[in-house]
Amino acid sequence: MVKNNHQEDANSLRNHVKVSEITSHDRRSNLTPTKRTIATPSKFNSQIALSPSLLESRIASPRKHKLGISSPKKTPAKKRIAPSAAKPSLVDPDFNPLEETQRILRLRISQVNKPPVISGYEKERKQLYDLMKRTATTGESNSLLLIGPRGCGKSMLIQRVVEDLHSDVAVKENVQLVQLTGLLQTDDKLALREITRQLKLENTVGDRVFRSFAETLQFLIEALKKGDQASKPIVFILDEFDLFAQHKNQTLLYNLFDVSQSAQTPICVIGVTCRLDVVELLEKRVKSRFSHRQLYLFNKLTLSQYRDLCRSYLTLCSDFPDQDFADTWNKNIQCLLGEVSVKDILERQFSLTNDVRGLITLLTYPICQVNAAHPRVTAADVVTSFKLISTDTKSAMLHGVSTLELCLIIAMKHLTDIYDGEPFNFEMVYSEYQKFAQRRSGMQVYEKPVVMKAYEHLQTLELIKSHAGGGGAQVQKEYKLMSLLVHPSQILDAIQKYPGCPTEIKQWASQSIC
Ligand SMILES: Nc1ncnc2c1ncn2[C@@H]1O[C@H](COP(=O)(O)OP(=O)(O)OP(=O)(O)O)[C@@H](O)[C@H]1O
Repeated sequence: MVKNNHQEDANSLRNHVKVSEITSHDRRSNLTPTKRTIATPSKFNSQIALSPSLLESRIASPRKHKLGISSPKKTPAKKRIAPSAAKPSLVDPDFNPLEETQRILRLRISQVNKPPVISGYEKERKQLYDLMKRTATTGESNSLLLIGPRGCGKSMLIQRVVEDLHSDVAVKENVQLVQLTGLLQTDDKLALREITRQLKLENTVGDRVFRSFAETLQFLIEALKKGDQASKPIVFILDEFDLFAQHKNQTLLYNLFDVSQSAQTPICVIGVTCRLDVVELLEKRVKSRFSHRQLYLFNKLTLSQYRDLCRSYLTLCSDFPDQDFADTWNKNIQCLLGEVSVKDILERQFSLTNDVRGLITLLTYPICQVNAAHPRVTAADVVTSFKLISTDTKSAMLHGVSTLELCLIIAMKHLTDIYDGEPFNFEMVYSEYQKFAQRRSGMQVYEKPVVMKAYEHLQTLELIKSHAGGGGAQVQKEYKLMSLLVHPSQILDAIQKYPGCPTEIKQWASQSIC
């Protein structure tokens, strides 16, 4: 929800210059729409009518503008220019395109709900927009649940729709937005305090004492009445909606849905959750007041959409201040995404999960590597990043076990191969280990209790686990059925990297595995 400061500056400036009249509703003083007049461009400079973007670029780089408006103040050396705020011809000499690129890319991966482009969800976006707009413009009360798995883009979609609503001045002026999250507002008292804060009604409430939750909510809503006595619509967005259902008596939900059912105050309640059974969590009286409108989101990204998203995260926009730099950068990114290794990694990451969060995690390392000494993203960065995020913890754990434990793991694998995945017990593993150790004259053969200790350690490391139905506490530990939790490829991988692994063990492992 936090807007980019630069964009905000630019937007407020643009509004300042462009808009000669604005209408506003003063909600608390119950005023009818008023008119205000703001200076037109000609008041800034009578000779030249300035376009907003030109003016913005001047503000961003007052020392270098070419149209002769002098500024008494110097810009700080490190002042950055908002991407959309300047034209290439007016680039500040202090402007460092690489630093700006670094800033833009880092911002993209850190602003979770603001992807450069939204892939899909056009229909859902329109549906949500229409619903909220109807509340804002026609005063229609609504309630809806937005349901989808984690990371499918529910919050992103809501945020984009709210931005769309805010871009419509008539709607923006006419509606109040209240956003709550079940993770923070853990009870109804906290939720009410947050509602009061977001509606900026702390002073109106003052020291008043209310008898019930419903009375407080009604007072808050009444306080938002406009001059013409029509209530100002409120859109409530309840993130992690299922957690609100755990509040005592579900008072908040009951009251919100109750208001949304009554004809007097227009409110729109949107619950966001990843629980499919969320309606079942509602009490009967709450459920009966809910409209049962539900919108389901599923991540249906295809590989090509996934690649396009990756490109959009890495490329610079057409309004980047230094166009030559942006063109070169974008060409490099195009080449990078065409490289076989990068294509392969994107495919592998996609096959693991088509979640956009995974893509952002993959791009974080390469983006953070960009600096003056390393001025572009390389395929090697992407490869390293993939290695870092896909580190196999089980294999990593195998690198730390003792040679005896490694031998036992190989013996277990051998047994699993022989008995076609059937579970094994300690005696079987010990006998397999003994056969191997006795065959190799140079190998030290450990005593049975020592081997047992190593076996138990493997169980503690969760590399093996007792088999379900493999006997209870009455079965002797030597005969307890166990199964192996490591894949053959992980064993092979661990053996390749195991420091100073004896050749005999390597050979034994490859014999039993292949
Ligand atoms: N279709 C999409 N296009 C672009 N970006 C997407 C898309 N879907 C998800 N994302 C990105 O994935 C990330 C996770 O999305 P978001 O936080 O909205 O998920 P969520 O469904 O609200 O998850 P949670 O249930 O955990 O809150 C965000 O960075 C978002 O920008």
